[in-house]
Amino acid sequence: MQHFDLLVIGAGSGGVRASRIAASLGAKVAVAEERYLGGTCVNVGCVPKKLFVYASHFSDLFSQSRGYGWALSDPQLSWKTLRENKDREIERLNGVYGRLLDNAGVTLLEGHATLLGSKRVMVGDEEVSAERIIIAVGGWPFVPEFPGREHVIDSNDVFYLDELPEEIVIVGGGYIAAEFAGIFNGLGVKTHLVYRRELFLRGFDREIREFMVEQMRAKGVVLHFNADVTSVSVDAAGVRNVTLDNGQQLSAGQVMYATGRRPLLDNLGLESTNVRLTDKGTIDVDDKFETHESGVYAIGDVVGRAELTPVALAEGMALARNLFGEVGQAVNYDLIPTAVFTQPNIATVGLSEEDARERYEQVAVYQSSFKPMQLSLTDSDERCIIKVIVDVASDQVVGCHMAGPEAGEIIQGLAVAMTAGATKADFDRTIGIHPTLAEEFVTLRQAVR
Ligand SMILES: Cc1cc2nc3c(=O)[nH]c(=O)nc-3n(C[C@H](O)[C@H](O)[C@H](O)COP(=O)(O)OP(=O)(O)OC[C@H]3O[C@@H](n4cnc5c(N)ncnc54)[C@H](O)[C@@H]3O)c2cc1C
Ligand SMILES: NC(=O)c1ccc[n+]([C@@H]2O[C@H](COP(=O)([O-])OP(=O)(O)OC[C@H]3O[C@@H](n4cnc5c(N)ncnc54)[C@H](O)[C@@H]3O)[C@@H](O)[C@H]2O)c1
Repeated sequence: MQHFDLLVIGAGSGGVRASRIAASLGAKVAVAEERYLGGTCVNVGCVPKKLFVYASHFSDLFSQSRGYGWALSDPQLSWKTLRENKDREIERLNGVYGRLLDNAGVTLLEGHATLLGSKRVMVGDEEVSAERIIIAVGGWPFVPEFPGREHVIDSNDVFYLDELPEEIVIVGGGYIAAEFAGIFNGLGVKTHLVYRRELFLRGFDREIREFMVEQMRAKGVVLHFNADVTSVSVDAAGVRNVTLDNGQQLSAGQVMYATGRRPLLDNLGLESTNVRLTDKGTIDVDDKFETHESGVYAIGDVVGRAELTPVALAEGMALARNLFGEVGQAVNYDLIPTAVFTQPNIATVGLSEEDARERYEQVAVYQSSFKPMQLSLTDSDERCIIKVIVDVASDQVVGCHMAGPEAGEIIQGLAVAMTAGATKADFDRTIGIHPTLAEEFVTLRQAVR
């Protein structure tokens, strides 16, 4: 039986990072993977999603280019070309991940891993043992039960559609629903987004969420809030008929559910260990990522502290270093920047205005909304909004929010400043880069409230 210092289950964002770091620190490491190298992010998440976002943005660029003097005759999308090129890029990345593991000296065990106890694991039909085990199995799309559930697709399926539908209904109000509403709309698909509550993107700054309602509606996305699906049926022509609980009927070529993800624990053998789950169904770990079973750890989406690739990477790195290098490594969950790749993009770091008002006695809000310069020669009505939230007592910047072009690229730098403890006075004495949208963050002089 092969024996390892460390066996990692899952070669996704967290698992690959943990195994490479552990191997670089001298450990004998294996990683078990049953599906695809690179996990969700590379195969059915961040990467193909962002490629689709780029593709969908061209429709705006084509129409905006006219104001700058370009004349284009009726650009057409080939979904087949986009899909095939995307597939080829993902295959390339799968190869890159394979080589990264190989070069680091990590043994790849292909197959489904099932724990047989705290130190033994069945991978496919091979039993292996390890001193320590990291569970990095990620999650899987969750679709609630309702009549006609079998007629809908989820975020795994959406990347492999044979054809682009003419009309789509997307259900959910989180990252994936909002991003795919922008993607399909930009690709020319008539797009409906159905969300059960009054306003989507819960957790983000309310003003940014309301701003996005206007922007998405202006781009043609039909938003149905306070509505949920009661049933979906399909007719002989393959058309999905969707009934909403407000009595409305929609019909579309596809219905996509983006109603969250659940930890992927099927046949993982947790019952052979003392690993325990939280109320949310995620694996319960302590601040060193150790489960209730000594020597068995968990990181990434399966722990669910923040379901983002950079968080899984940071957890994998901290854990591997703690186990095989210098102890005392911790992940900073305080200021996790994040972007939603809608059109326009949303990006944020720190507290929303609502949360800041709950936490601090006096809060100052600096903000600006304007038409981005790149749209000035176009007939686009698209605007952007930026917001800086300050704790008045300390002058500390406690939140930066933006919806506008390249928001993620801009907020990343501000996240560094905030992690370093920047005050509003630090923002004010920073020289801008002109003419950019980002410079607005350092030229906001008057608090609006
Ligand atoms: C549509 C979509 C878009 C996203 N976009 C972004 C984004 O833009 N930015 C961002 O930061 N995050 C994004 N995310 C989230 C991001 O993909 C996840 O947070 C990240 O992939 C989590 O990494 P992980 O290592 O925990 O798990 P995963 O990447 O899911 O990896 C888990 C791996 O374990 C394997 N596995 C599972 N069970 C077993 C088993 N028993 N045996 C062997 N192998 C097993 C799986 O096949 C998989 O490869 C997106 C997610 C989705 C679904
Ligand atoms: N840009 C990014 O960084 C990015 C992009 C995509 C996904 N992600 C990560 O992946 C995670 C999963 O994405 P997601 O959009 O599926 O989840 P989410 O948790 O962001 O949103 C789920 C949505 O579904 C709704 N919902 C849940 N159960 C429902 C039900 N039974 N009926 C109707 N609606 C229901 C929720 O109210 C919520 O609006 C995200 O939380 C995020 O951490 C990140």
